[in-house]
Parts: sequence; structure tokens; C-alpha cells
Amino acid sequence: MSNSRKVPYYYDTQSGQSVWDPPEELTQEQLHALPGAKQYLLGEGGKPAQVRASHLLVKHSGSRRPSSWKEPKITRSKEEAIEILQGYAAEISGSTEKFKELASVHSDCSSHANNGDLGWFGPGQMQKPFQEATYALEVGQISDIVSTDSGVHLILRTG
Ligand SMILES: O=C(O)CN(Cc1ccccc1)C(=O)c1nc(-c2ccccc2)[nH]c1C(=O)O
Repeated sequence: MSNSRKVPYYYDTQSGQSVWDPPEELTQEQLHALPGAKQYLLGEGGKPAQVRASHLLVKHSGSRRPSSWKEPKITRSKEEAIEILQGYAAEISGSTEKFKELASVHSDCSSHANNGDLGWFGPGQMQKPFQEATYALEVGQISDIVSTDSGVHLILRTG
């Protein structure tokens, strides 16, 4: 793992070269076994795989846009938002159904109307912390609390 770029790099034992791109000829099994590869799962032909996720967003006064369908002006502190989200996480306790129910009622994201579903996305489409947390999840797994410029999130990976 590169400390500066926080992404895996690959050392070719034959040439002694360090490269950023994974060696193409890896089988999926070999690729999955690479350290840190979970974040950059490659689909067929080495293209970054798309993932699908739902999320529950709680915005706070430091959010880039502190307003939502629920509240025109969001004034809660980030600490308060985290406490609220911890309460939801305890209520959800790993249940996909409960996650979707709470996201639809409580999420400050417009995706609440879709039980928090964001659809499929690939690398570079979501804010970095959100992308990295999602790629590190197994399908069906719920993240710890993730912070982005939009607020604090719980993420459920669905695809
Ligand atoms: O960040 C902003 O400047 C304002 N936004 C707009 C926005 C809306 C969709 C995606 C990204 C950003 C949000 O605050 C926001 N972020 C999200 C978001 C963040 C991470 C993943 C998915 C959605 N949803 C919303 C929303 O209002 O509905």
C-alpha cells in the first residue's frame, strides 16, 4: 500500500519495477487475494467494477448544503449528527429491511424517496470517503459511520 496515495501499488519481482496498475494477467482469485484489492475490484477485462449502495445521510451545520427535503435549515452539530446516526445504527443492527425503512424516513438525501438507493456507480463518481467505504464492504454489509462534505452516512452495499 502506498502511504502517500493510500492505494495499493504492485512490485514486479522480475523487473524490480513498482507500478500503480495491477498486472493484467491475474485471475480473479489472484486479484481478490491482493492486499487492498477490495477497494478496486476489477470487473471483466480489468475495468473497475461498478458497485450499488443505499445510504442514510444525516446532515449537520458543516455540511456543504445544510438543508434537505426534511429541513430547510439544518443547524445540528456534526457531533449531534453522529449521535443520531449511532442511534439508527443500533436500531438497524444489520437488518437490510430496517436500513431501508429508516433511510426512507430519516435520510437527509433526496435518495430517501428510494429507500436510500443510489443505484450503480463506479470509481470517481462519488466523494472519495463514500467510494472507499462502499468498495471496502461486502454485498449486504453496512458501513461504520462515514463522513463526507455532505454530512455523515451509513452505507449499505447492495451490489
Ligand atoms: O453536497 C452538496 O453540495 C449538496 N448535495 C448535493 C448532492 C446531491 C447528490 C449527490 C452529491 C451531492 C448534498 O448535500 C447531497 N449529497 C448527497 C450524497 C452524498 C454522498 C452519496 C450520495 C448522495 N445527497 C445530497 C442531497 O442533498 O440529497
